[in-house]
Amino acid sequence: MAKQYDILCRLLMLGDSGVGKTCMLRRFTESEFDPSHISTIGVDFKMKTLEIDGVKVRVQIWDTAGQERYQTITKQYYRRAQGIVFVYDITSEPSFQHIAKWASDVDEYAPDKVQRILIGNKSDEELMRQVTKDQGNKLAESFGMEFFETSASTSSNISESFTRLTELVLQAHKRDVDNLLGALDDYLEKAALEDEKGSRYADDNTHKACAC
Ligand SMILES: Nc1nc2c(ncn2[C@@H]2O[C@H](COP(=O)(O)OP(=O)(O)OP(=O)(O)O)[C@@H](O)[C@H]2O)c(=O)[nH]1
Repeated sequence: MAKQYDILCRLLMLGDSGVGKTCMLRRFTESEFDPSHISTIGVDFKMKTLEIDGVKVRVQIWDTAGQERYQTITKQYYRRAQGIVFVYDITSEPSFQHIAKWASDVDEYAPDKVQRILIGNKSDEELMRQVTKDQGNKLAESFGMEFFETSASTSSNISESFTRLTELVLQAHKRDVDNLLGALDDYLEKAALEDEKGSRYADDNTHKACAC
């Protein structure tokens, strides 16, 4: 049977309420954009399979509620994340200012190896822009993160940013990935040999049956 995927990768989306986390996720996994804002309650997740350097990666993306009242619940998910997407809205200066708070929470609760990227969403709303691209770049640089401006509405940079974060996670866990793939290859090779042996045995039996 063909392998469905080789590796599971867990990403988490953080940022203020209304910055567009759910819309970005729907755009990435379902190629859809719904302009209504229904606040996420607690957490939700969606999956998508990517192929990176010949490795099939099942990406599980957790979408968290930006509202303050859900923070106790959402923080419980930080520990299991391998990659974090920090999102602000380029038309909202406060959402940009709050990234420092989200980042310090991650430092406190997430594993050391966690990979992070910064995203300024709603890049289609140029006339409403409050945060310049340069400000975004500088903030990302100060945290040692890569930076993207995206639009869930037009789909600009959505796939690129999620794929890049997945690549960073794979690079950070390269040794584990190689070990896992090695073990998987050994297993598949062994299974193929067993199959071959089995069919030879069946052939032998067939011949015997014919000879009688
Ligand atoms: N113009 C524009 N609007 C967007 C974009 N992404 C999201 N929106 C709008 O922003 C609003 C909030 O989007 P959501 O995805 O629900 O925001 P969220 O960050 O998930 O919010 P919480 O679940 O409350 O944390 C919705 O009305 C969307 O239509 C975008 O790229 N461009």
